[in-house]
Amino acid sequence: MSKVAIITGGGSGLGQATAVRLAEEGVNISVVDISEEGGNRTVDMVKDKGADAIFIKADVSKNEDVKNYVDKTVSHFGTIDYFFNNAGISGSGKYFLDSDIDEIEKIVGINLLGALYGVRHVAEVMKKQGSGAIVNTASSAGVIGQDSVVTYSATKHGIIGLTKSMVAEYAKDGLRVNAIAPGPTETEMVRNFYKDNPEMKENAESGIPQKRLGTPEEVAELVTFLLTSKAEYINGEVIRIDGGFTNVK
Ligand SMILES: NC(=O)C1=CN([C@@H]2O[C@H](COP(=O)(O)OP(=O)(O)OC[C@H]3O[C@@H](n4cnc5c(N)ncnc54)[C@H](O)[C@@H]3O)[C@@H](O)[C@H]2O)C=CC1
Ligand SMILES: CC(=O)C(C)=O
Repeated sequence: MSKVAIITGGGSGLGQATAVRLAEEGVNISVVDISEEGGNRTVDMVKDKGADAIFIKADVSKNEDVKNYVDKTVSHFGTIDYFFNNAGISGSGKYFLDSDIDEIEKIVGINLLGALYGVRHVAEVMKKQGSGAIVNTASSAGVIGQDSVVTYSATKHGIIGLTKSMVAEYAKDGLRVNAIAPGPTETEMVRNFYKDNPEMKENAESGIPQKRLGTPEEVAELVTFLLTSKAEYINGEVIRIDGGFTNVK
């Protein structure tokens, strides 16, 4: 029987590339995104690979939207085997003392509360099933401190706490929960961020030992490995995928 995955932020970047990669493995996908255009595009890409997909519109910072995407996935596909808990935003790149409270609340609401709500509802289904794998998207900014992204970095450090502590509570129930920590990767989010902060692009590229940004396809390969049974004994890990960036900081 085909496996079923929920992917948040599935309409673009890392989420979209992972949807396509999982579809190549025959996995059916609930594509969750706030953007209908992006989400529907991903559904078409998954179907082109021969797997089934539905789009569910949601703002992950709203608990009722999160509960809805979980309920709709279960009623449509019957199960949730994999969860790529990935939707997120970067913020403006301002220094912390120049950030306004609305921006702080927005980043925390989407990146951290959205991820917590997702795990809260998905893990309930997985615990009842006695199995399930979750990958949470952290960031290199979740394992080291970086200027211009203080709130973002705080949310990504929080994602790592969520990951490890879920394992402490639910590994015995058949759940695996891991996190990825990508460095700067070629997606819309990063293109927009560097357009507004061009000096940060040069700093990032020169600071990466491999001297290039990552690609969404490289990240999708890692997520696919972590979600599937090939990674059966990997639990509570934070896997960095950053061209060596955080190893030489
Ligand atoms: N691109 C990069 O360099 C890195 C990205 N990340 C993380 O990867 C994740 C995915 O980012 P990318 O693919 O790069 O960005 P992206 O901007 O290409 O994709 C993010 C997707 O999330 C959706 N989204 C935004 N707010 C949402 C909300 N409230 N509810 C539902 N969906 C929402 C967007 O519509 C978009 O489709 C984020 O959590 C980001 O923080 C982590 C490290 C590096
Ligand atoms: C956007 C982001 O997380 C990085 C590491 O650039």
